[in-house]
Amino acid sequence: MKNLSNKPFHGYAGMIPDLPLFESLCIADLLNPQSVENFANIFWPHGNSDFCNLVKSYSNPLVELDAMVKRMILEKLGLQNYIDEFLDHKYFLFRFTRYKALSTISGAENSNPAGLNGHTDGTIMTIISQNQVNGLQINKNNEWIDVNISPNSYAVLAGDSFKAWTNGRLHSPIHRVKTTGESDRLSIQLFSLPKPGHFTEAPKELVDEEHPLLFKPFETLELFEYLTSHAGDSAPGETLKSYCGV
Ligand SMILES: O=C(O)CCC(=O)C(=O)O
Ligand SMILES: [Fe+2]
Repeated sequence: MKNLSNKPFHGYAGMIPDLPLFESLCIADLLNPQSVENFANIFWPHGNSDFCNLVKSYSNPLVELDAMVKRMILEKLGLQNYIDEFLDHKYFLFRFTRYKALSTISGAENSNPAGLNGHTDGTIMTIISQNQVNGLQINKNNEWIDVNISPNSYAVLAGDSFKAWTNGRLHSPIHRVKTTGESDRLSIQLFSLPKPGHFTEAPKELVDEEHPLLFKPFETLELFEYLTSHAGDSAPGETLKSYCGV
């Protein structure tokens, strides 16, 4: 058994010729009671309860943080009535990502490849933590800004699904990973998505003459499918618009 999935972004990613530093594993549907154990069984055929307990004790507070941030945003937008329904959409991907040190890849020092190219996440939200090696950068007004995350803090990014649901009130930033150091960068991502099969559609309160509907309703896994099959077709930051822009 391997960490494979027929759903996009739900399994192992790596050995990508243009991204020689990047490798990532995924626990899909994190809150499903069997998901962590099934993942552990890939590496430890007799199971590994210490690992499973560690994943759960690490991810549970992140799931709470995810809910807290969403609640704050919805309150700020005056959408209290939607909070319960919105928070009910609990579907998470939990990824373990490694960006190998440049020194371990022959020729990489000279070509200085990206850890991950500029993109927006298709998620509702992404919470990132890392070891002591920085590398995440956010694009603001065409400038790359370093996001230095201390080992006991997190970066929280809004994804395209949140941008669409808020009819563009939230910005889903273009980001990338650029490592420079001698050591591996390890990062963990908690990706929150609407439940598979759910269509994301902006609430009527956020659509009016001044704010016409920006995106047609869409299903996030289909957006993911589009992101993988049309990677590079549109500029980073334009994919959502090209997929379902009105
Ligand atoms: O490793 C990171 O800091 C970011 C990873 C990322 O952007 C992604 O997996 O979508
Ligand atoms: Fe990302």
